[in-house]
Amino acid sequence: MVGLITDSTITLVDSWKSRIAKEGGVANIKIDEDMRSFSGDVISRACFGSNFTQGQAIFFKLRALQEAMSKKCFTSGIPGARHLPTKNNREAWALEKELPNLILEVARQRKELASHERDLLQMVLEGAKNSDLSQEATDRFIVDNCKNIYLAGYETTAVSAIWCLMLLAMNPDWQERVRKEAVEICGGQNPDYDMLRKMKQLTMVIHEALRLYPPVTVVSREAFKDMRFGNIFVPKGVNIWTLVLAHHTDPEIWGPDSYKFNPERFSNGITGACKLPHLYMPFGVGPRICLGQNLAIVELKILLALILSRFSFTLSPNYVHKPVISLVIEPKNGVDLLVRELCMSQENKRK
Ligand code: HEM
Repeated sequence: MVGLITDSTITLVDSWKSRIAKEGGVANIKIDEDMRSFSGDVISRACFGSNFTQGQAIFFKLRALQEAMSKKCFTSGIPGARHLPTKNNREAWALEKELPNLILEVARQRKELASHERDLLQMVLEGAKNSDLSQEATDRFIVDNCKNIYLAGYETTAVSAIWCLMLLAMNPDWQERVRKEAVEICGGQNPDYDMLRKMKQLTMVIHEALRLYPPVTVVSREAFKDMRFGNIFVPKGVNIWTLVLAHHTDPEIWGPDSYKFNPERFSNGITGACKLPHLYMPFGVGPRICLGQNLAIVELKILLALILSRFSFTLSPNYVHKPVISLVIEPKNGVDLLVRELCMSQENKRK
């Protein structure tokens, strides 16, 4: 998937270049929407392959549904509010009705093709075919898996990219270090998988960004039977929430600089970074650990390597630091960067 991720990144890089040219050499860019478009573009291509345009239309609607659902959450304290025909509820109901048909139509077209590609939709369809579910359950399996992949992989990757760029803008020494590494390893070319594996400094920055701003702040599990944790009794059916953010910033685990951006702590990997490495869990833990973690890391590496080797950036005076927890941790007012294009001679000097 390196090629398709690179294509999506180049689209973003080109749009930044033309904005910089239009704004006279320095552009003030609110990066949030760009990162969301990038992430949505990658996940649509990875999931729907050659049905990408239809996939993108489906994902736009899923996003609208996600937004409508998160607004619904605010009224969930009022008994019966979710059944009221408010504008927001009507919008969500219409989308919930429309989406399965759109997804199943793409699946139907795919089944008619003689040769198959290896995208995520194909894997979901094969999973459905190899089960002995009823037709109704098979359809639900296909629709739910497409929804899951999108909801799990879209916002999480986008906010991770936003926080990585914000932290690199705030820490010019690290920005320069990672840029130097990317330029040295890629030598002016687009990165391939081997080059990505060699980018150690970049990996350290991503680990540190995911430590301080883990998009998913809570990992939850339900007790299937009565259990005991030390002297705490957990009855069957109770949900246990592991507070990822608390573990990731605990000075007892990470040392006195636990709230500081210090990617150096990962220079000997995760095990070298803290006393209890299993408590570093941006992608969760155990058998239900994130299925898309490798894809997400590759996405972040390609995106950051290409941005860093083409642009330099600082935080704009418009930026106000206000992380909030909604579905994920995100900057309440977005992140504004002042972005300049690097000329090739500057990059070569760095080499
Ligand atoms: C930086 C980006 C991402 C972060 C931080 C992240 C984080 C997580 C977390 C914390 C979980 C719950 C794990 C647990 O309960 O132990 C999860 C589950 C999952 N993620 Fe991700 N994720 C990211 C990107 C992606 C991408 C790109 C995809 C797919 C293309 C994806 C697909 C999934 C799926 C399918 C699950 C459910 C796994 C299961 O229940 O068995 N994620 N993710």
